[in-house]
Amino acid sequence: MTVTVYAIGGGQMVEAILRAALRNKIIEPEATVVTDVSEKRVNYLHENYGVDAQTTINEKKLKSAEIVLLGVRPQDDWEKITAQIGAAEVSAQVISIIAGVTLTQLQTASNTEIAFTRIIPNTLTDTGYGYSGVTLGERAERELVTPFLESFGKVDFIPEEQIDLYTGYAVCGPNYVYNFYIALTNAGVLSGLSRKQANAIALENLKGAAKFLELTGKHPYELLDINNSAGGVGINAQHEIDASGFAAGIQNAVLAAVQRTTELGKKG
Ligand SMILES: NC(=O)C1=CN([C@@H]2O[C@H](COP(=O)(O)OP(=O)(O)OC[C@H]3O[C@@H](n4cnc5c(N)ncnc54)[C@H](O)[C@@H]3O)[C@@H](O)[C@H]2O)C=CC1
Ligand SMILES: O=C(O)[C@@H]1CCC=N1
Repeated sequence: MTVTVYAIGGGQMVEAILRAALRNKIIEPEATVVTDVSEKRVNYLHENYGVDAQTTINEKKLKSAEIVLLGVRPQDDWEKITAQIGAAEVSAQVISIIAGVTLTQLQTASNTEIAFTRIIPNTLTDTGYGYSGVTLGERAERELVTPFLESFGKVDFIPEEQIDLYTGYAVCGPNYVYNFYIALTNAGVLSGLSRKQANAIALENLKGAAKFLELTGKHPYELLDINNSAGGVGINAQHEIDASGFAAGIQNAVLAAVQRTTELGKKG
């Protein structure tokens, strides 16, 4: 089964979603339309994915789409676009990926009764990993949106009050891991390994440690116990980690991301 999609805003996140949905054959290039104000972006999307891409909204195609994907930023004119979708009286399921902007804000801007779903998607769409947080609006139809949502990641249906937390913690999640990877690989180079060795070892340990947590279901404190012999090497490293701002740094970063999500929504 495939669905027809009309995306408005064809930036990084929409591209990652469409790429995965195309690969998983939930959408077809000839039945997918993207409107973006940037001509460069429109040409890029058409040339790379074969989708119908244009700089202005085609109302006829918008009306016939089964899913409308609202993919601009909270800082862009999403209110005007939502009003246009409302005026076109679309019967589609409208899925917004705009961080911070609530279902009530969308409904108000549309000035009509639309089946909105609010999601916060993960950028790991090419990997099969990563949760999208999803809140269905009052008129949204779960069975119509789910196959599309599942084509670009795992789906977690959550209450709307959790979406900003999900944005700062789950969706920004890969950022924290990339930062840890950078810190770790630099430590390897600092201690004398080549960059190539340091990168390969860190990636292997990241994947292996994640797999071990999953396989054992144990709390990481138990796994640390296995890796730290009495008076040995690991516990000396642990002492330095405990004495640093490592944990608070990560926690503050997540709280700042959550706070910024809420701020961006309020700006609308
Ligand atoms: N990048 C990410 O990791 C994630 C992004 N999001 C959300 O996705 C949305 C897009 O983010 P990105 O793709 O990173 O931004 P981006 O800046 O790459 O994409 C936004 C696109 O919208 C276009 N645009 C701006 N105004 C427009 C208008 N009036 N009509 C049509 N197109 C217009 C821009 O030209 C640009 O290509 C944001 O709301 C963000 O909160 C959500 C989850 C993760
Ligand atoms: O940085 C951003 O604004 C987007 C939203 C969540 C993750 N990336």
